Amino acid sequence: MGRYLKRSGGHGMTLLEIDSVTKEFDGDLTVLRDVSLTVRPGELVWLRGRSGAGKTTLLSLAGLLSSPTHGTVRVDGAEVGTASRAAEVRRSRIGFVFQKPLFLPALSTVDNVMLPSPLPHSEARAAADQLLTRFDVGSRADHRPGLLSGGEAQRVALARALMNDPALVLADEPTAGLDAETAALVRTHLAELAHEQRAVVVASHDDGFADVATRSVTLRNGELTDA
Ligand SMILES: Nc1ncnc2c1ncn2[C@@H]1O[C@H](COP(=O)(O)OP(=O)(O)OP(=O)(O)O)[C@@H](O)[C@H]1O
Repeated sequence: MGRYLKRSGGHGMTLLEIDSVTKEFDGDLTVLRDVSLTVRPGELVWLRGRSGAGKTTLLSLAGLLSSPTHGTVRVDGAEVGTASRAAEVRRSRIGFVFQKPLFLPALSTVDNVMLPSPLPHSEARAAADQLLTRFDVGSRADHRPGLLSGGEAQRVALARALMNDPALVLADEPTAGLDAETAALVRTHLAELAHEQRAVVVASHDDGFADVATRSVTLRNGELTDA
């Protein structure tokens, strides 16, 4: 786990800065209205809101997967102007965890985890094995991902999200569909990532995040409010 605990704090630094963002679809559907959110290293922000409130839309803006109609999004202080710069920031600074992790079925589990790494093969393999062990799925490294249970798949997804040692981790419903015990484990793992001075944003209907989040925000009618 060593190298993942060495991240220096950068206290007070803003890792994610969403500033007065509006997101419209098709010119008429306004999903987000003048939304601002600042997340610092060490924070786990729990993003709440009813189905269709715009949580996934906000995460995709934070993850530089889409652009705001108005307003700005900065990750790690970087102004993300061009698509290629966004891709570079996404690859090097952001880890994603989704509700249903997608893996390449023809590759082994560990090869899926290594896929995003720019490291030489042997180093990437060592880092991937270390991460799989950290999340207690080391014994699944050489299995096909199609054979993983839901809880194992989500823990492999956590390993993959950490492969490039991201400063920002974005998770969309990471505990949905998991049994209570596995869901609690995933919440604990996400809290650890914040303790390592990463910035973590989790969109979830899971009230268990009340115990691990450093704060919560709620999307309602396109607007973001505290708690
Ligand atoms: N690409 C798109 N084009 C048009 N409308 C979209 C698009 N993406 C999302 N929407 C709409 O934006 C609204 C917010 O969707 P979003 O998926 O962000 O909600 P959510 O809060 O994540 O919901 P859930 O909790 O059900 O996952 C919905 O009304 C959805 O239909």
